[in-house]
Amino acid sequence: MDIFKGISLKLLGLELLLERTPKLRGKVVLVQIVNPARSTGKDVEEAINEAVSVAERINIKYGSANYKPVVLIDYPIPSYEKIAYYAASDCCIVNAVRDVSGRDRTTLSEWFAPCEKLGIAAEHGYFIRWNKEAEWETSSSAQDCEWKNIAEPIMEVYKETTDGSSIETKESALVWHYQDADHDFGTCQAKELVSHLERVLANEPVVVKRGHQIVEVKPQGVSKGIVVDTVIRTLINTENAPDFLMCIGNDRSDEDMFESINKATSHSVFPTAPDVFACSVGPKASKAKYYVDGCSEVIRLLKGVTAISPQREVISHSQVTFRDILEVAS
Ligand SMILES: O=P(O)(O)OC[C@H]1O[C@H](O[C@H]2O[C@H](CO)[C@@H](O)[C@H](O)[C@H]2O)[C@H](O)[C@@H](O)[C@@H]1O
Repeated sequence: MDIFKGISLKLLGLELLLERTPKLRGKVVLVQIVNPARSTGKDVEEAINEAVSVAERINIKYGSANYKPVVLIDYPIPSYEKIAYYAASDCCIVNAVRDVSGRDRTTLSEWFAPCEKLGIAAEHGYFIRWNKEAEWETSSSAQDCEWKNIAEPIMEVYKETTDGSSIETKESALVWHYQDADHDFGTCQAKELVSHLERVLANEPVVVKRGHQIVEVKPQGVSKGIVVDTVIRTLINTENAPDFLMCIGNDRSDEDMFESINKATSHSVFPTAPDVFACSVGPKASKAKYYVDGCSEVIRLLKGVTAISPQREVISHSQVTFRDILEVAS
């Protein structure tokens, strides 16, 4: 519970809905999970009292022996129980969804063209667009691309000597891909390329990183972790602090996001501690607490959180939690 969340306003919205749409009475239920208040004081106390009294009023006005339009959960419940609520609901109120990717902005704009409200961070956050209508914003501190003249000829040599490899030129970065090369040879070449590039680029404002079958040179001060930090701080500053944070990634570069989320949580930057589901794809060493087995599980997991599901199942903790959600969705 914090005073900026507008919980009472949400309840008043439900009251208006039930007042104007009688056919929804007996059908719509708002489950409001009120996280325990992290601060105390008159304002917080008033916010709690107001929410409780509005909820009671709605339940008296529109409820019956078998129907309670508002369920206020004002005590701590475990994360898996919250996930079960999200999974079982027809609709979750989500205040921000972001795609944070290493890919270029043209590709991402095309892929996500139908998603009007989706915020996108392209090229590891070098470009950010807050929704489809907004302009792309660029980190002005990282626009020196002279280093490409040093890095590109070296990557060319590795491309020529490694069958199946290729170079991708992005606006802010250069990437050597070896997905289609012999796996073992490609991996050896990648290690060698990293140390070669690190040596020659030591004085340039860039970093050399391994990713999934790639070696990438990108500007310093640009990472998915910094983007996640920016998004979290923006949400908090605009009084939209999240109470549920889900972050999923499969690439090494996604570890920066998990690290940022872990830091933000342990440094208590949120007004109310959110539930955090950091999830890597594939069982591997990761800063994420959870994992799913593959991309198809990610899709099912997202469906489990967002889709309509009439089933209400008892969901148990740990990795099984995700499996259970996936089953609820399937
Ligand atoms: O942050 P992501 O959305 O996971 O992007 C990371 C990199 O994605 C792309 O490379 C990956 O896909 C290629 C096939 O499309 C594959 O060949 C490669 O092995 C993968 O790493 C993209 O081309 C890179 O620029 C991104 O950094």
